[in-house]
Amino acid sequence: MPTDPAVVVDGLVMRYGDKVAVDGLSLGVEPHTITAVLGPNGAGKTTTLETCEGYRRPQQGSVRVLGLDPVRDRRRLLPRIGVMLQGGGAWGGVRAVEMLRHVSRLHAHPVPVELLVERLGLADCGRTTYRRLSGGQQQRLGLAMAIVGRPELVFVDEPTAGLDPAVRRDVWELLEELRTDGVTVVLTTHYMDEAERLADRVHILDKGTLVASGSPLELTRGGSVATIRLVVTEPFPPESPASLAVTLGPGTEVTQLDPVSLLVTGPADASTLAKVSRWCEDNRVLPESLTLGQRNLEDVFLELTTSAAPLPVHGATP
Ligand SMILES: Nc1ncnc2c1ncn2[C@@H]1O[C@H](COP(=O)(O)OP(=O)(O)OP(=O)(O)O)[C@@H](O)[C@H]1O
Repeated sequence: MPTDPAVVVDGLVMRYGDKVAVDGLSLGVEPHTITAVLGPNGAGKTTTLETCEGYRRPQQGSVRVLGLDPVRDRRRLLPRIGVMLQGGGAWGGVRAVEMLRHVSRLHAHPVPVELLVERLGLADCGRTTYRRLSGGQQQRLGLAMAIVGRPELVFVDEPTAGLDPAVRRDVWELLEELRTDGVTVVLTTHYMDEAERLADRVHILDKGTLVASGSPLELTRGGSVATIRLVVTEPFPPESPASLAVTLGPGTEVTQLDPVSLLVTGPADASTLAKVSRWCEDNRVLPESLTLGQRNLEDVFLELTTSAAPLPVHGATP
């Protein structure tokens, strides 16, 4: 039997003055999954999440969360969702564990505070006031506050920003456990490895619109697309992608990922590798690395979005 989506965003438009932050966005989130909302800075991720959380009213279009209107049905929705805001959401002068205890008392069946403190490595800083916690500790406390009430759905905005690699992995495991327990997780992240590892489904936003949706495997075509990645020491001249594409001939596509990186998709074999190397020599370009690999989520993201305008530039041959 088909289940109702946990979140439905339909034709959402959000503006700040003249600035259109979300531009007719429609997307869905399946229950009991981890969904990652990706996009470059300013793509509209936080605005969309804040609208789903009921902090902003849709200016056009609609949003439903667990079948409810996040603004009109706020009282019914709040006990069922958890929210981890970018930038904490705790009072500066309150001690970490006190803050968590306070939030836990707002819920009928909270997770024991000691368990979360232990699990998120907050024991050492439990008596420290929020404003004196390190950025990583504030992040972890924010996550603890979001999940202490055993929500059905949790929104987490950049949950591992600024965390060290070991704590990042702990947070990943925790989010995976939440999914195993049937919780729906919606997260934003700038880390493509995080999305690739955690997400069942990825929505990529750019300039307030949806540019791609799918599982990481679907978006990368199962890693079956061979690539050659050329990284150079000095930024490429603007004509480089087109020039390299002409050199490589039909069947290859050249995409500029950032000022010093080009991605070649197509037949990634010894002959193509030799041609790329010769092109570098002919164009007096010094490679820092030239590697064969598979197209990953970061490649797809950089191809589809405009984070470092005017990139990406495509130089495709017919
Ligand atoms: N309170 C605000 N007032 C005016 N403009 C805003 C406000 N909040 C966001 N914006 C603008 O709206 C656009 C979308 O911002 P938003 O924070 O939703 O993007 P984002 O994808 O979450 O970005 P980031 O990855 O940097 O957090 C940006 O251009 C931003 O400058």
